[in-house]
Amino acid sequence: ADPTLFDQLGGKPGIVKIVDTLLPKLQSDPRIRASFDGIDMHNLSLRLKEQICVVANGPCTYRGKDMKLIHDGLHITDAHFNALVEDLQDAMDESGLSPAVQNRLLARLAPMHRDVVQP
Ligand code: HEM
Repeated sequence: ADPTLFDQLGGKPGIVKIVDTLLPKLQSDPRIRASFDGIDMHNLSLRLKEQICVVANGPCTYRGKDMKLIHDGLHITDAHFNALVEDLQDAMDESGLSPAVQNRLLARLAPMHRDVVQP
């Protein structure tokens, strides 16, 4: 059998847990928390869950805005991007996901770097 990444992440409940663990980390991480001041975190939570589900080939639809447009003007640097990835790894560790599964998700998010970190 060849499990989809969606299954390996634990399906929708697994993705919900990852994102619910991640968002408080982003809001308390001194490297990036300022970016999330005044942001609608409930919306961000829903959109991030949809997006991770979609990139993991799960049965979801992303209903958020275009990634380039939403991150435009936020002045996100490589250091910010890497901080978010570290927080995501910590969240996935707390869900007990293996490094192989974690890397599979990170590899699918990596191409978004060009839309998030803009010149
Ligand atoms: C692979 C990395 C990332 C992914 C997959 C991602 C994904 C998303 C998604 C799905 C949204 C919601 C779009 C919507 O509301 O329609 C969003 C919004 C946002 N992201 Fe990211 N993001 C990433 C990296 C970052 C980084 C590194 C930062 C800053 C440190 C950041 C800051 C924000 C902020 C502040 C918003 C809210 C913007 C607003 O509501 O006006 N993101 N992101």
